[in-house]
Amino acid sequence: MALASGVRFAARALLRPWALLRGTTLGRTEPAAGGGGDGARRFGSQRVLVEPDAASGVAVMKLRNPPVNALSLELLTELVISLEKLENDKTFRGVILTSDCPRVFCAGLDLTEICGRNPAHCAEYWKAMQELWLRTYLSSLVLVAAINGACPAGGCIIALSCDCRVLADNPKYRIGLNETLLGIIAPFWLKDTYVNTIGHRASEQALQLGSLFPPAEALQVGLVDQVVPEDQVQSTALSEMARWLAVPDHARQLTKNMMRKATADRLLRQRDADTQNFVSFVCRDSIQKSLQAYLEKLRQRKG
Ligand SMILES: CCCCCCCCCCCCC/C=C/C(=O)SCCNC(=O)CCNC(=O)[C@H](O)C(C)(C)COP(=O)(O)OP(=O)(O)OC[C@H]1O[C@@H](n2cnc3c(N)ncnc32)[C@H](O)[C@@H]1OP(=O)(O)O
Repeated sequence: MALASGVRFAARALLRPWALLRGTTLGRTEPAAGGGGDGARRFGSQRVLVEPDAASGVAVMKLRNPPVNALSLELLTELVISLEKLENDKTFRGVILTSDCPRVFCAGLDLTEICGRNPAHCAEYWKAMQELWLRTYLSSLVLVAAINGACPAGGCIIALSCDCRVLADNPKYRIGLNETLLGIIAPFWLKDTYVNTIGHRASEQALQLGSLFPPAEALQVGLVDQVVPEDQVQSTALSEMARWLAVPDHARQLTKNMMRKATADRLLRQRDADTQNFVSFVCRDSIQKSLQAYLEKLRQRKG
């Protein structure tokens, strides 16, 4: 079902004006620096770099939407399309998701996509966010998040949608759902993803407080699976990948589906209502004021 909806989304994306992605070159393939054969060819788009290794069946997917990998509409769309491309290529069994931007894995929703925008734009944006979550959460591939930077809110959700998370041991790289601190509320499917990962009580506390966990605490609460020195994030993600790929695909995929389907179905059943809730909530004057104030604070705070 997710695959079908992903295909529909990609097709829709290619037909709709925003899907022209303002200068994106989707599907571009180029040799990796110093690379030679097929396994070293990389492809991707303006904001997502894919480095496939056909020999191992693993691709590294890098978010590169500087300065902080905020989830713009374009980035969301390019992520969905890149993931779909890998899913449709039977060469690949696993993807390591990481950041190409220094110090930040992903800053979450691009607040400029929902501040001062009209309801139609906010709806379109939210549908793209839903699509990325559905696509990652139900992916048949093994997804390992190599978290090499700060990982708040929507960034955390992308990481939680993966099967496994490796976080760099740097106190500045905090992870969690901090929505309440912006005066907004995590929708039910973000909450469900959190609860499925760290349990009900820990989620209740962390969601209300908008907690952003430093690495040791993130490990303790179960938000990430490993914390390692920064220069070992990639190699540890590869070792984790090998562990997951040692399991026969069909058994692992059916088990993943069994564990996650009910959570995804809950959103699929009420996707339109969820979009309407989001739009009417973020378009309120009071919410717009809080978001504007938060953005202003971010712009003034440097370093
Ligand atoms: C009853 C009703 C029910 C309704 C139910 C529905 C409600 C639904 C509500 C919606 C819920 C959605 C769930 C998801 C939410 C989100 O993801 S919100 C986004 C949250 N993100 C953050 O809080 C992160 C903010 N950013 C930072 O903390 C830092 O930037 C950083 C990531 C730690 C990096 O720090 P640093 O390297 O020091 O960079 P900065 O100098 O701070 O930033 C550089 C420039 O980037 C801009 N920027 C940062 N984050 C964002 C962002 N998220 N969106 C847009 N822009 C961002 C920042 O302003 C800087 O800009 P310039 O000053 O212009 O350079």
